[in-house]
Amino acid sequence: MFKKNDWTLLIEEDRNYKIVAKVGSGLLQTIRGYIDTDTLIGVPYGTVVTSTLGAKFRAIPATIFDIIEHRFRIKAQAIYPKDAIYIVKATAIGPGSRVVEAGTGSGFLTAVLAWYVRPWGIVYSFEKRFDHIRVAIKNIKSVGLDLYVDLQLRDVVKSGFGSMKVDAVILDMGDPWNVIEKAVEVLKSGGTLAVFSTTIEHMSKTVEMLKTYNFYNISIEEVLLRRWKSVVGELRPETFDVVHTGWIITARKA
Ligand SMILES: C[S@@+](CC[C@H](N)C(=O)[O-])C[C@H]1O[C@@H](n2cnc3c(N)ncnc32)[C@H](O)[C@@H]1O
Repeated sequence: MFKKNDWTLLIEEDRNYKIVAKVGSGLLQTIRGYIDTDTLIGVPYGTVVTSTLGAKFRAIPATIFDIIEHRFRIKAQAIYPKDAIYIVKATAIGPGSRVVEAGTGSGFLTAVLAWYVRPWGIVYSFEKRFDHIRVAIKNIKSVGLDLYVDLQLRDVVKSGFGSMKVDAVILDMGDPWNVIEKAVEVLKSGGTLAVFSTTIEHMSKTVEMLKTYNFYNISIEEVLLRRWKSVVGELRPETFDVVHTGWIITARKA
């Protein structure tokens, strides 16, 4: 049953048109007319609501990825959901985890991490570009995850991360090998460092540096996702898809 302030994904099945809304936030404008989100308070998941133009939308609870994909403005290249969720798995992030992340970009990965560290954890996220962090702050706030995120404008290669101790450090930035030494300072012993690498050269420099700083259990993984058409009579892979994103390197601090 929906409560006020829950996030809902509204799906117009005939057209595969989807929109994310906050339950109880009044009238929502869509390209298919207005939907009164107040009527969703107290109704079961899967209820069908009708817009002012007569379009029928099924309301289901939104996932964190639905929320981000529909509500965020993306400025820097954002991580893909398949990689973001694998990083959560590989770093064993959960409620109460303390995490350092660089760079923030538009905050896509930040929001996913924040979602999973709730309600007691924290994500310290660092970004060197003002135009990027400005977008990230707005994005994170717009979905109500700012309580779990400490966003800081800082070049971590020059200034490091600070003096906190964290369970995991996650790097999605141009030259992560230049901050491995600084990551060692904030990571707890046995904690996990995860680096998202998009090229082989990038990966090679990172692994070399991890070995220099005695990280162990180094692993390199690539998440391959193949989308299929879900149309009866046409069940086959999609013709076009994303063929490369990057590798996820993980290692434990000695
Ligand atoms: C690929 S984007 C990160 C995207 C982000 N993970 C997301 O999912 O939205 C890389 C970001 O790292 C930032 N960056 C690069 N070098 C940095 C540094 N030395 N310190 C802080 N941020 C840095 C860039 O400005 C850029 O915004």
